Amino acid sequence: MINSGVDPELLEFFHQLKDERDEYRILVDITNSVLAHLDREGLVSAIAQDIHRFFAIPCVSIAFFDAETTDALPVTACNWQPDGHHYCQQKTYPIAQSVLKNVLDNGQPQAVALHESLSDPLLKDLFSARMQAALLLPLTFNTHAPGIFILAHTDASAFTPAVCSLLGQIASRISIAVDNANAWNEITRLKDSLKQENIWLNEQLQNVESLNDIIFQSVAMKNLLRQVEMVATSDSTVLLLGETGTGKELIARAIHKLSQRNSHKLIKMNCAAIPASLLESDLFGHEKGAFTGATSTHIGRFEMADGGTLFLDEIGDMPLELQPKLLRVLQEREVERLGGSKVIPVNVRMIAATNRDLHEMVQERAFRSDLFYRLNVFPIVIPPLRERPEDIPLLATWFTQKLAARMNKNIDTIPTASLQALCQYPWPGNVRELQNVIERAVILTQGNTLNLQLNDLKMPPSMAQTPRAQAATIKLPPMFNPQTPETDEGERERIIQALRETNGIVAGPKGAAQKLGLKRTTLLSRMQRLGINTRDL
Ligand SMILES: Nc1ncnc2c1ncn2[C@@H]1O[C@H](COP(=O)(O)OP(=O)(O)OP(=O)(O)O)[C@@H](O)[C@H]1O
Repeated sequence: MINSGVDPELLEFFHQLKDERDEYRILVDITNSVLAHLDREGLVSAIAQDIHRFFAIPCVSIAFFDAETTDALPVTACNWQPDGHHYCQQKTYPIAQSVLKNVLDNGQPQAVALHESLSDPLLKDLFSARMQAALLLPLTFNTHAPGIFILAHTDASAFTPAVCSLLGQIASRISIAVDNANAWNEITRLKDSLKQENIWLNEQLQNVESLNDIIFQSVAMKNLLRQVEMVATSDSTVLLLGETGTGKELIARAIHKLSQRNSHKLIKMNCAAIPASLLESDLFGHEKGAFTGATSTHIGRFEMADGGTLFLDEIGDMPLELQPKLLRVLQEREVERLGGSKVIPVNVRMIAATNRDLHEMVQERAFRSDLFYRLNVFPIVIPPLRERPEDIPLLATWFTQKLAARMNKNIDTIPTASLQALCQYPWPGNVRELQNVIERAVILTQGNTLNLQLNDLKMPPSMAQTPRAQAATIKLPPMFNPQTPETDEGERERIIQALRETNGIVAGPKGAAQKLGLKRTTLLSRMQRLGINTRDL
């Protein structure tokens, strides 16, 4: 008789083999998918997708340990929604007396039945997300614990011994990836703090260079520097007003150097150079996880300037929606980082500067009046160069000597005709433009007489009046005044012309900004305001 039945032992053996093959496949799949991810959110998302696929577990989180871990742990959680999508979020949980601490101390897995009366913040959150059971698995790599793997299910009986055993094996596979993600996070944090340190060092360097470099002989500048000396020793807010390139930043640095805060930092922030979306976190800082991409805590410039001076350049470009927050910090003298709940006291002296007409902006509701009055405690108006032509020969001589020395040239003469031309030119870009013109001349000089190209000093169409005729006003020249369509046109033409001559290059020694005597950021914001783009070239 032929026996048609299969040997039950053999069948059992086949089932066992199949189970082992399936488990092996799960482990290989998960190991492969974690390899590609260094960032925490990407890593948890990849693991959560596999865990959901193989076990239908809807909530997967990892608590990460790193150098910053002291009294709280960042937990990245991915949750599945009934519509089949999943979303990830990061939250920080206190360690003291928590289930996380238990797992950490015991180094053993812990299964928890979730219910309403639990007080642990993490378990409470899982219960609020309708989870019934949680499993916490310690992760270990070499001799340390890079984190805790946390799984939660809506079905209280989901974590069977077989599932727990397989999840345990998965935990040991992902430990190395979690350790790598911690290292990556630390590198990113150090890179950020080095960047901040670099900003400060650069600013200190410029500070040392420029303190004794304020060159003047006009009565207007003498009076102005007397005011600077007087206000420097107080702690009052100073508002520096003047056209672009008149030396507002130079004066801000002098105020800081002459103040009692000079052993602390002067931190500068150009409100026009940073996109509005980044300005808030740059100024006030943010906590880790405050928004997507906030991989580490970021100290804002207010905190960096603590004990010293904060110089807000181009304050007229501060977005309206940020102005109330700035006002609050100036009034309360404390900041709250984005995504943080702690109030941090800051002791900062404020200097703000702008080349825009803040009065007019207040009337047009483009600048808040309460902030304006807060800043306008001690306004200092720096006259444009055309209103103090007696400074021009001295400045020209100073820049010639300085730049010639830097280029290893020996230039000891400036032709009288050149000096006269310099004194007659209206200098819309003020001292910066003069400096650039001299730099070009020094480069072109071969002997010891400055070779100034008088063609460089073309009268801009919007500057057809004599310098003296404009000397009575401290307002921006008409070409920079957005209220005057005719002169806007002049400014537009001049910028387009410069861009054409530089083949559209804005920055650098051959760029249009240098040619026009403007900062790169100032030129870019002017181009934006005047609607200039590559089609116009
Ligand atoms: N009186 C001065 N003596 C020597 N150098 C000066 C003087 N005034 C300005 N400069 C130089 O001119 C350049 C422009 O000055 P600064 O950046 O301070 O102008 P600004 O008014 O802040 O310009 P912006 O409004 O475009 O920010 C700098 O290189 C500065 O060192």
